[in-house]
Amino acid sequence: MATKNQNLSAYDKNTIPNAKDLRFGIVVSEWNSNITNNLYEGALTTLIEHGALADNIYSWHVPGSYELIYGSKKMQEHQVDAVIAIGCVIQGETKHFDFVCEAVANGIKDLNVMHDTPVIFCVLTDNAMQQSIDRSGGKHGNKGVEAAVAAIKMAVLRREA
Ligand SMILES: Nc1c(NC[C@H](O)[C@H](O)[C@H](O)CO)[nH]c(=O)[nH]c1=O
Ligand SMILES: CC(=O)[C@@H](O)COP(=O)(O)O
Repeated sequence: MATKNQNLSAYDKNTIPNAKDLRFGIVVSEWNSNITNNLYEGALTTLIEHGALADNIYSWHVPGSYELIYGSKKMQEHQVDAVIAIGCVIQGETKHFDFVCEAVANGIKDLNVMHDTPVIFCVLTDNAMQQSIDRSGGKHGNKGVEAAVAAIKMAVLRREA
């Protein structure tokens, strides 16, 4: 089901484990910061809503989505239970969009494979700014909320697996 037909912020709050004992890292791209700041606020608010302590949430900023790979790798070294990588890549005039999106998706996938700390892919890859607005607190919800829920679930799975 495409995002167009669902809300990224809609979930059953009663199904989410308490996050009070969990530590999270959030790495945020500065490109399209009007969007990534909203994604970050959505993720941060959701983690705290489900019991995470502010002192247990570590946030870093990186220049662009491509740097989310390195930033997330370094965050994995900081004894966190899950990392959320936040970015917004928007199609420009050239093929650079394709290369950045593929590199970031594959790089974060590789981090999940090579290391034992889950990295959540909270990177919008949109055709235009309006699509990003719609998915960062607009009509389709906030992907940062979705990412925080995934981070809590994966952190718990990591501890229990
Ligand atoms: N065009 C976008 C970029 N481009 C920058 C790259 O992510 C990277 O920082 C640069 O190539 C230097 O390594 N980044 C985004 O996050 N969003 C874009 O739309
Ligand atoms: C994803 C990008 O790097 C892109 O927004 C840059 O724009 P352009 O392709 O016009 O250089």
